[in-house]
Amino acid sequence: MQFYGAVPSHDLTYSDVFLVPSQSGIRSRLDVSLAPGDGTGATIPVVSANMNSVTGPRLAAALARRGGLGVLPQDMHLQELDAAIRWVKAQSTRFDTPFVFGPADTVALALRQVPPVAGQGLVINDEHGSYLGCIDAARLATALSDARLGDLLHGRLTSLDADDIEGPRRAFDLMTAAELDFAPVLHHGAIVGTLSRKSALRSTLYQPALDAQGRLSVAAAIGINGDVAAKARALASAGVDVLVLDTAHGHQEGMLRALKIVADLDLGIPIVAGNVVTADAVADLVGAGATIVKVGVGPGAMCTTRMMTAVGRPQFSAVLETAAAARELGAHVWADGGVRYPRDVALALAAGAASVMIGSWFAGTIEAPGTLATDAAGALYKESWGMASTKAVRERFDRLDPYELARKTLFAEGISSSKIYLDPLRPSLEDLLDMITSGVRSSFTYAGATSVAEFHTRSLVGIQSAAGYEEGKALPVSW
Ligand SMILES: NC(=O)C1=CN([C@@H]2O[C@H](COP(=O)(O)OP(=O)(O)OC[C@H]3O[C@@H](n4cnc5c(N)ncnc54)[C@H](OP(=O)(O)O)[C@@H]3O)[C@@H](O)[C@H]2O)C=CC1
Ligand SMILES: Nc1nc2c(ncn2[C@@H]2O[C@H](COP(=O)(O)O)[C@@H](O)[C@H]2O)c(=O)[nH]1
Ligand SMILES: [K+]
Repeated sequence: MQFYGAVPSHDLTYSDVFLVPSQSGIRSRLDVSLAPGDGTGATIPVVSANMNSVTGPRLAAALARRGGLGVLPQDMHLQELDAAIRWVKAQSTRFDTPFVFGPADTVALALRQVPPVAGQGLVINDEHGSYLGCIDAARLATALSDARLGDLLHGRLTSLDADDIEGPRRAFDLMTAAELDFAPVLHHGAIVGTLSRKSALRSTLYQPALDAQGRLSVAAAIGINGDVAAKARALASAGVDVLVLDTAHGHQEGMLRALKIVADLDLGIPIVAGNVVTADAVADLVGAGATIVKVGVGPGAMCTTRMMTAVGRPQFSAVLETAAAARELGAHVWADGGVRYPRDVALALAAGAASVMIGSWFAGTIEAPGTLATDAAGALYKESWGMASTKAVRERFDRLDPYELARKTLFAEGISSSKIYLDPLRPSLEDLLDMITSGVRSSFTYAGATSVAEFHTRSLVGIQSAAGYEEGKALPVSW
């Protein structure tokens, strides 16, 4: 990456900078590879944050199916993590994971999971797990909230037979011919997944992130305290593909100790450690065994660290410096936090990140762990909170005695409650991935780059005023 004009003497964040187009020989945005090349097997440079409100098994599976990587949070109990990893591994790599309900469940219950939008639907199984039928989610909009789902099953929705679908293009064509937005996929009468026309289309554009056995990939985080070796071994035996060691201040001896212990286990999987913002920290973490360094102190949407402590660093400069240091050492950087638009992902990659970690933005999606709520104006949202918030600290340390717990909660560095609204046009994670990857593919072609590595070297970055940033926004209402 090069600066367009003078190299700045102060630190910058994403809004401070822009990408300058340069001469390009690339004929199509589809001629671009977004694979991060960081040893994780991901095919798009998107990682979901290890936050309780962001990454659960469903979001991790949906993200891996499109080539990204979900990081399950360290606050899940080990048994729960084990079950979540195995669940992700059991999901289809070709078809969407169904939302399954029983015939006695009500419409109100279903609407807490699935909004009444095109392309979504419910699978109804009996108490033995046998398939009874399917309901297009749009149907929920006009049904009474106390109606039983079983009573909405008359007139079975057309299903697809897995044997008839030799490829995603075929699935798309079959659904278009049958005028279906959503369909269950059956194999010998058993449900193996669902498809929307959009998801069939996506399968022609994305490549899933897979492990050596062809199953969806998934990452998990652990903290730096307790028996880190036992936790790391347990996650590896459950099949985790990437291990993340995560603490607020990643450049501390406790982290280096924990990292060495995990690296010495030789688990044969990439080890990510963070969070840090300097080249010195990268050298120490890579020296202790990290192959990927997680970068970002204070940019997160739920994060109050900068206001509480003044500590952190504007994220674009933090990524630029640490990615250069990591590259020298044969390691990689994930840019973690502060991403609100596809442009931020493009800028993090331009600064040298292999992948970009997104939290709060993904908390407002159908696949995120929380239940859907509706505000007074009828807009759908999910709750989110910081992992260092009073709420998270209370839940994390719920087994401590009240005195110790009270001491811990004094040091909160995150907000405990926020509403993250679902984008009515993009309510699912996959809709956001479409938006991010199409934006970033286009960024690559403006820079004349066909790969993440080429984008690192070819990007030309300018510095803009607040007015320059404002000018870039669209104007939905006249001025
Ligand atoms: N990226 C960011 O800007 C930040 C992210 N977070 C996220 O919040 C979550 C919780 O993090 P964390 O607070 O580390 O988890 P914990 O509360 O589990 O703390 C882990 C350990 O680190 C110690 N610790 C915490 N902060 C510091 C510090 N500034 N200097 C030295 N030691 C420290 C704690 O000790 P003690 O409590 O006794 O001090 C504890 O022993 C993580 O997911 C983390 O990534 C949190 C803050 C900033
Ligand atoms: N200082 C804090 N940082 C937090 C907290 N919870 C999460 N995080 C960090 O934010 C990113 C995600 O950023 P986002 O802008 O995409 O939401 C996450 O990966 C953590 O590094 C917190 O309570 N305090
Ligand atoms: K912040």
